[in-house]
Amino acid sequence: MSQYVIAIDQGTTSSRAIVFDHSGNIVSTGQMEHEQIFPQAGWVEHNPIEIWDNVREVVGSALSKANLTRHDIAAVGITNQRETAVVWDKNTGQPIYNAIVWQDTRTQPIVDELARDGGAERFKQQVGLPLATYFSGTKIKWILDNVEGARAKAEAGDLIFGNTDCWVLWNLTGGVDGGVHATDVTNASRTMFMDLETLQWDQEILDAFGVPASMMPAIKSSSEVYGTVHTSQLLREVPVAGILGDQQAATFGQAAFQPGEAKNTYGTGCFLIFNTGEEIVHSKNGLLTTLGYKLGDAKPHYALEGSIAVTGSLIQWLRDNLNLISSAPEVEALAAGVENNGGVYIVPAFSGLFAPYWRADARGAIVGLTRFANKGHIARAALEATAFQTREVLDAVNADSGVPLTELKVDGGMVANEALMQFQADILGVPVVRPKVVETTALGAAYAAGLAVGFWKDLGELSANWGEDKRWEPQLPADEQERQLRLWKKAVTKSMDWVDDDVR
Ligand SMILES: Nc1ncnc2c1ncn2[C@@H]1O[C@H](COP(=O)(O)OP(=O)(O)O)[C@@H](O)[C@H]1O
Ligand SMILES: O=P(O)(O)OC[C@H](O)CO
Repeated sequence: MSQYVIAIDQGTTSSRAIVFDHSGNIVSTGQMEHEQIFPQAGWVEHNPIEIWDNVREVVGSALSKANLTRHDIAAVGITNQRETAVVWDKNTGQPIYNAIVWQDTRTQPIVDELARDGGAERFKQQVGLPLATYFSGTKIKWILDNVEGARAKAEAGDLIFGNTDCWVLWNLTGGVDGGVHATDVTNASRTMFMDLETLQWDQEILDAFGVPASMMPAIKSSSEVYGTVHTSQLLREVPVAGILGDQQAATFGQAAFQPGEAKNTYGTGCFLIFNTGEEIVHSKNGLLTTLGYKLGDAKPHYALEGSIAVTGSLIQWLRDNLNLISSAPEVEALAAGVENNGGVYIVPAFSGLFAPYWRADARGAIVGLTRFANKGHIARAALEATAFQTREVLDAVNADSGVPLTELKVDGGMVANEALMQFQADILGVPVVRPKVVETTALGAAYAAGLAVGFWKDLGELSANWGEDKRWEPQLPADEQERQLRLWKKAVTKSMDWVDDDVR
């Protein structure tokens, strides 16, 4: 019997392939970054062909590093940056435009137009999301409205849409030669088009956006066999059996299966997901209602989500735009060189503010500058921004659920930063807990795929794999915590009301 499962993690900054064994341990990894394309202020694109090439490459390197062949692999799981929209011609396999990335804000005029009739919460009851540039829907509309000939081709049934899970699945299973055009409920719940109760595309909302239903993939569960890898590829005939959007995958990989459990993933952005079980909870505090997971024919699990657009990408900005550091981990030493933030606060509202504010008119602000401030203070403020934003999201989760979380499970690239984790515990006032396997995103997708083919037998087996690596206890006195939070909130007000007719 095959002893491993492979997960493909198609993320915002890189694509990874990770091979896991039955205990959920990493056996080997392949990883490649792809180009971030910024054609104009506020626009962010990826090249879908580059992404697919990289996916094939990283699968190859993960297999070869561990000396494995397809016979060793029981199933493939896919996880992905959510919302990023790819539209391609199903007859040629060619995208008609670059992928428009979740951070991209070009569709604000479309959002404003749709909100004129019913406000930003117009579709929230059905789909759990406010109208915002973040989700796939307005991006698809933008492509249809702006790429020459696109609308006619879409109406003729030649164009299809997918988030990057769907793009990878279609290509893995053969592309123009019979590729499977499907997605899972978690990805579908990020488009603006899926009804949370029926788990089907909502025709009225598709019509309001002017998106033909024929473009949309079939909506499947998160754990079932969607198809097998095409015979032309390394993993030929291996079943593709799990798909979860990356934040839901991390929640699954953290074994947060019970209602009331939560995790926070610190990557390009930060995403706190709170499992609400089989209940659809509508937030009164700026959180999204989203699908948590659905295993085969079982009932779906729902979740509340606090999405923060900019956390790790602020560290990349210090590296790439300000040249303050030459690699992300260097931010730790720079920040450790000063005693505190020196009164400096950075509100990284590069794409407006997401949860819990949802303010498209906000833009990044550095406040509290004096002649005293130096680059160490900027580095410190950049890290602290992640912790403050997370605190505001956790407050919203606590307010919605009525039962305060007593600890926070964390994962993602930034949790390597121990000083940040301590500050996070200080600002939250609850312990922060890091698991032994921090690649929970890929692990969650592997779990979903492995469950579908019987590699793992049930959720209990997965929970038993979870192990604690490190825990940070809060140490900051309550009055100091509150003072800092007040200052942060004051800084947030300074970032708002910036975008107007002069700034677009
Ligand atoms: N030691 C560190 N301190 C702070 N941020 C870090 C550190 N190491 C990596 N990062 C940030 O973490 C992010 C990468 O995390 P990862 O989980 O791989 O992201 P994603 O899945 O979104 O591509 C980058 O944005 C990087 O700036
Ligand atoms: O690729 P990541 O880890 O930055 O995650 C992106 C999110 O899915 C966006 O909603």
